[in-house]
Amino acid sequence: MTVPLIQFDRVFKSFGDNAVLKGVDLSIYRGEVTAIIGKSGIGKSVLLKHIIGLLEPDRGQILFDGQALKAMGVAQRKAARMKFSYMFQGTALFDSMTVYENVALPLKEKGRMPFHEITNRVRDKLTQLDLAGIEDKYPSQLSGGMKKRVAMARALVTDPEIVLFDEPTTGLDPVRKNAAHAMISEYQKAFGFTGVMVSHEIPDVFYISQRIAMLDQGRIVFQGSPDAIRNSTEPVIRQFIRGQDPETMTAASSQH
Ligand SMILES: Nc1ncnc2c1ncn2[C@@H]1O[C@H](COP(=O)(O)OP(=O)(O)OP(=O)(O)O)[C@@H](O)[C@H]1O
Repeated sequence: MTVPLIQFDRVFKSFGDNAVLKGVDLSIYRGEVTAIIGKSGIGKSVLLKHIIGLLEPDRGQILFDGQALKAMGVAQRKAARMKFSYMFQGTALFDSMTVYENVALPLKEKGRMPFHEITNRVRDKLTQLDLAGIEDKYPSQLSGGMKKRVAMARALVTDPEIVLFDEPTTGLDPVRKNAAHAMISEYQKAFGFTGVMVSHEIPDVFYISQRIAMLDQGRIVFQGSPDAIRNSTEPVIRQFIRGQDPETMTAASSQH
């Protein structure tokens, strides 16, 4: 059986008396895009932050390639983290840096890349994201949607193995939202990266994900393919993805 690249093994996390994760079991496989869906405030960002170690579980563990993150030595953890890139809510661009400098930063941090290659890579990413010509602007001069796309360019500029996206398309207009989804999809085909994406874009996200995981009441209540979730008969899932009241649906179907 394939070992998941990232695995949550009965993970619990509370903040004071707010129990957010209550035994999360989740498997994320190499080369797939996994979409994490669920109601607002249910704990999707909290789950994502556990993957990169911004939060630690109270109980349970997270395995990376079959090995517990907390059992790894400092160097091994660092090597594992080097494979990650992430794009979180609130784009976290550096206001004192230009767009070019923001996007180039991860390449400079990696070290030993010739100047002209950095320039080419940054230009390529900005062009792909419809941002050519704004290299010298500062984040404060950009619209919210533009900032989001700059953040995406920065997350992808190193061609990372694993990318975590927290609502990458929220606030984008429909055309740019589709473009951002298409780009994630094209990247996956080109580089086979592993993506974990928190998203409210249902059903759009089903078209670019191989696996969907739904978080509800502190647990993963569904994990499987987009087709499987579309065909699920579980009322809580149907209600969420179709926005329909299961009682109304049952009443309607019994009339036929
Ligand atoms: N660092 C923290 N300290 C205290 N509480 C926190 C912290 N981070 C998250 N929470 C709480 O955890 C819960 C889940 O928050 P989270 O941001 O993960 O939800 P979400 O599902 O991503 O929501 P949304 O879809 O609206 O972005 C909320 O009640 C939030 O207040």
